[in-house]
Amino acid sequence: MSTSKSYYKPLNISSVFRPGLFENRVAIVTGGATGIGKGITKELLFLGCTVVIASRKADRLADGAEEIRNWLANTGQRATLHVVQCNVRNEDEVKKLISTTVQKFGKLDFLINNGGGQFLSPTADIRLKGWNAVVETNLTGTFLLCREAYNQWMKEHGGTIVNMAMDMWKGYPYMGHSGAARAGVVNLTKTLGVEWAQSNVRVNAVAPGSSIVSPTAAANYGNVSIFDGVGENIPMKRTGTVEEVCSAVCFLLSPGAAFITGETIRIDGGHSYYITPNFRLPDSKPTDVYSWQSKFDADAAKGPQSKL
Ligand SMILES: CCC/C=C/C(=O)SCCNC(=O)CCNC(=O)[C@H](O)C(C)(C)COP(=O)([O-])OP(=O)([O-])OC[C@H]1O[C@@H](n2cnc3c(N)ncnc32)[C@H](O)[C@@H]1OP(=O)([O-])[O-]
Ligand SMILES: NC(=O)C1=CN([C@@H]2O[C@H](COP(=O)(O)OP(=O)(O)OC[C@H]3O[C@@H](n4cnc5c(N)ncnc54)[C@H](OP(=O)(O)O)[C@@H]3O)[C@@H](O)[C@H]2O)C=CC1
Repeated sequence: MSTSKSYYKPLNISSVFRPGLFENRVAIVTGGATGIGKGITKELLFLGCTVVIASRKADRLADGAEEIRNWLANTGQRATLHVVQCNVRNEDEVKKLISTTVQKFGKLDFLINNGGGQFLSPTADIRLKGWNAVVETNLTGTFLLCREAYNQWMKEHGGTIVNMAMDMWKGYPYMGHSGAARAGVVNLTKTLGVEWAQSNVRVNAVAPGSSIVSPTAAANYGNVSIFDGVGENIPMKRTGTVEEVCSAVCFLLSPGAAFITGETIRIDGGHSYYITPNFRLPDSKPTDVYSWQSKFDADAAKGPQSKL
């Protein structure tokens, strides 16, 4: 990995972490071809990491990989991106994802269980098949990947895992299946953090609010205006950016988080701690935004729109 001046070229990414931080590291990012996962993949590559992205749909993976490789070439960085098709609900495919990665790259340092999702529905209307699909994707898939990463590599060599939760702290109306599954992920994260500490494996999670402006997330709900007005009820008076999730993930993967395990970081502008209407905050301006397209300035705060 180069440590040349290329790091300092003007880019559409400007990680707050030091160049080369993840050189000689190998990561798996599930759902790494779209939305938040694509952002995490880009930041890891930018910091020198070898990244394997994995999800179900070959065309999505191919499109995402092409975009990421073109972007990487333009940055002047050299890092390796590899693609593996894998449904995290399929035990055999998960086993193969881990074994392929270890065989090809000789190790596995980081696992980011980002892939997941759900559909909107009143809980009373969810069919068992739909309930199982969502729980298997978000909770069982996370369990399978953690278990295989641990048993096939991390138990003997150490490693770091970051799981994906969501803003389900007060329940999750219309996403009851996913809320329950992510609450399970938070609990599993605590358990594994304790059980695997002896192997030098740290397990943490991030919990983005329902406010991270990801184009694919909006498209999934068939409504690009799904994020409209969301910022009004958030103490920081704005939605969040994909980059604000990526940097939390990179921190948890970094040596700076060496004494943190079993933890879930909320990335929600204080939303999950805000109880309305008992006490309503006075109107205020949006807070400063962190994104790769704009610096920390007031203009950016008016409309964070991730292009990731
Ligand atoms: C908004 C801000 C917050 C954002 C948060 C995010 O997470 S953003 C990230 C957002 N990104 C994502 O969410 C992406 C990932 N999400 C997905 O791929 C799907 O939502 C999945 C998790 C259900 C997996 O799907 P799959 O490929 O295994 O499944 P399948 O299609 O074969 O369905 C299986 C069963 O589920 C049921 N069912 C499914 N859809 C609906 C519905 N609309 N309505 C009702 N029910 C529905 C149905 O029972 C169906 O079987 P049936 O009865 O028809 O025979
Ligand atoms: N955006 C937001 O506001 C929030 C998002 N989240 C969570 O963050 C994560 C990323 O979301 P976001 O980037 O916004 O949305 P996306 O829809 O872009 O991301 C979902 C990703 O997960 C992959 N995926 C879904 N199911 C599976 C599966 N069974 N096996 C492997 N991969 C799978 C998809 O790829 P493919 O279709 O190819 O399988 C896709 O790349 C998700 O877990 C999401 O639920 C949590 C809170 C808020």
